[in-house]
Formats: sequence, structure tokens, C-alpha cells
Amino acid sequence: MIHLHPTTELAPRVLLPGDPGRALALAQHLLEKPLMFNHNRGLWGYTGTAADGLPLTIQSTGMGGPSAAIVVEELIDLGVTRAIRVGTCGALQPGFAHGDLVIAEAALAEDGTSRGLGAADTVAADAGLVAALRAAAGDGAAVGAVATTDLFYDPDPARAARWAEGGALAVEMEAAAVLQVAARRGIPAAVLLAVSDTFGPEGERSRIDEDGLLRAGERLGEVAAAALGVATR
Ligand SMILES: O=P(O)(O)O[C@H]1O[C@H](CO)[C@@H](O)[C@H]1O
Ligand SMILES: O=c1cc[nH]c(=O)[nH]1
Repeated sequence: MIHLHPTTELAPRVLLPGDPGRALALAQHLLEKPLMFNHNRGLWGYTGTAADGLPLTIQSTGMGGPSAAIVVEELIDLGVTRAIRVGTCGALQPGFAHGDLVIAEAALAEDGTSRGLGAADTVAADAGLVAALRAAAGDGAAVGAVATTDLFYDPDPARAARWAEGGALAVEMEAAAVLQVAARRGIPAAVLLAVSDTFGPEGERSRIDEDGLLRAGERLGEVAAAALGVATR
């Protein structure tokens, strides 16, 4: 592969955090004897044995649609058949607190990557994986559309206001690209997010603290692994 240089076998099922540090934390949290199989381009990837005794791969996508699309294309070429993005997001609706979970039924294609890959206004997640995420998360997750953007620091607040008015629950930067590549290549994919940022009335950002981010990451991994069929320890 051009970007992923695997040094071990990959599992057919994969968790996709954006952050390489979350890939390492999840490998340590979810896997027995995790092996790093890729560090090329800083895209840390691990495979190990999950709680059900079967292999699970955890591969970071990096930030943004272009990097995520490369990673998902190459993972599918390497034999991956099911994928769940496990990411952070900014809340677009009132009532969310740091660490709250959001299951994306669909992603608004507000990014260049998914549009370049032929996405219409929204890209749907796989219904079976969404149902599995709902079951794994219990009552503890909001379910709906999220917006995927290319801009973490967006100079135009009207965009987020429009997504919020349209009912989007949260904003992040890879879901539409991951779902669009998966749809084009014919594999089921879904997206589970944890709220890392909330916004005040003037758009002022409140960021989750480091401990909360670590705990939210572990919860993302536990729920998404369960949705992929991994019994939690
Ligand atoms: O926490 P991850 O998965 O990286 O996701 C979110 O965090 C990054 C921005 O801080 C973007 O990648 C965004 O989508
Ligand atoms: O506000 C946020 C938080 C996480 N990820 C994003 O893309 N935006």
C-alpha cells in the first residue's frame, strides 16, 4: 500500500479513530497483545485479540476527509469488511454535555472529500451497524444526522447555525468521507462520536478536559467494539 505499510495481518473488522493517540489507548483498552502494524504517515494502526477471542484492528484515519478516505480505501484493499469510526465532535444542539455519545444515522456532506466521491447532500450509515450501536449504547446515545466539515476553525458561524437549524446533532470532520468510501466499495460502515466540545450563546467553545477525553475514548471503543460483535470484558 502507498500509505499503510502493514507488518501484520489485519482483522476484517476495524475501529477508526481520527487521533493516533486514541488508536493506541483503544488498543491497550480493548486488545490482548496488540501489535502496531502501521506507523507510516503517523497513522498508527494496531491489531490484537479482542474479548471474544477474535482479531480486531484499530486504525487511525488522521484528521479530515482526504486522509480518512485514503485510509479506508487501503484498509478495504487489505481485506477489511466492516468499519466503525470512533471520533469526537462538537455539539450543535443544546443539552449536550462533554462525553455524551452520538450515533450518526447519516452525515451531511459539507466536506470536499465526500462530495468529490459523488456524495449527494447526505451519506447514510449502514442500518445494521446503526442498530447494533443503538443496542450497545443503550439509552445513553443521541441518534441522528451529523455534519461533516473541512474546517475545525470555521470563520463563518452561519454554516454551523444552518446545520443546527436543519437538525444536525453535531459537527466533525471524517464521517461523510468514511461512509462514502465504504458505500462505494460495498462494505458496511457507521459512526459513533463523543462530544468533546460544546458552544455557548456567542459560539464560545468549551473543550472537554484530558481525563474526560480519555474516558470518552474508552467508552467509544467499548460501545463500537460491542456493535462489531465483540463482547465487552
Ligand atoms: O477525534 P477525532 O476522531 O480526530 O475527530 C475529530 O477531532 C478532530 C478535530 O479536533 C477531527 O478529526 C474531528 O473529526
Ligand atoms: O468542534 C469540534 C469538535 C470535534 N471535532 C470537530 O470537528 N469539531
